Amino acid sequence: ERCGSPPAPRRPSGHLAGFLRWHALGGNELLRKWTGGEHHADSEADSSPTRLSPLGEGTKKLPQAIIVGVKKGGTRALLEFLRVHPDVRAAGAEPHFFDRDYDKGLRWYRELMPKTLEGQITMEKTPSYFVTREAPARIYAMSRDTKLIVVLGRVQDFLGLKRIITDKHFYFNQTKGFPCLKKAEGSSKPHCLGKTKGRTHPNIDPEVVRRLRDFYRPFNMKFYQMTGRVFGWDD
Ligand SMILES: Nc1ncnc2c1ncn2[C@@H]1O[C@H](COP(=O)(O)OS(=O)(=O)O)[C@@H](OP(=O)(O)O)[C@H]1O
Repeated sequence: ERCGSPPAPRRPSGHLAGFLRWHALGGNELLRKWTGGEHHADSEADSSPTRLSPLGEGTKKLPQAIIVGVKKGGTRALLEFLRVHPDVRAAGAEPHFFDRDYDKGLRWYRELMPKTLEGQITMEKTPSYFVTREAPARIYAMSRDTKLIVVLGRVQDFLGLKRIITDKHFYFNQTKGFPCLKKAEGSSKPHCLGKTKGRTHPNIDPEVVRRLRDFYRPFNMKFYQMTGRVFGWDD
């Protein structure tokens, strides 16, 4: 959770949420690159309590959409900001089902989900799924319709949600150095992500930055080709 790998050059401003629909057993090259990886202890839960539907009504369902990565890509920010939407309900902590606790079974996994009413989307985020070789096939075995999200661009359309969450929901918090919510879900108070998010970073030797950019350039180019979009990560 805390040590995303490998280190990638950072974008200077806040990450926007985005998506890719991954066909778990299809030919998607990214999926084939998922490598093995163990993961322990999700300690983000303090900043993201599990929230229930109003009056605790509804039923627990397996997620229809999962944020699978990437680590340190702003996955927590995406989930916290997305759950402001009345049609989105999300597990608070990272379930780590498809990488760590798969043996516990789908019933166990479903219990971790919040209750939802008809029409609401159940979501979770566990970015280590992206680096877990078995995760794509396991998710596919649960449901071939699960939407898989990687933080990149816009996400509300992908999930079939009305575009309700806009910049009006946010303010820029100078101390934090990031956008924060004016009101968290089910609360009237402003909400920034916890201390483990938006940390200050050391200055990196320009030579190291250059080498990292050189290393990632061919992968970025391939990715731009795949998605038909230029993300400008090479500047
Ligand atoms: N609005 C907002 N507030 C706080 N932090 C934000 C925000 N948007 C993006 N980020 C960036 O998210 C980085 C953490 O990403 P993840 O949540 O995916 O991390 S993790 O892999 O689950 O540990 C985190 O990285 P660090 O700065 O290294 O902590 C932030 O740069």
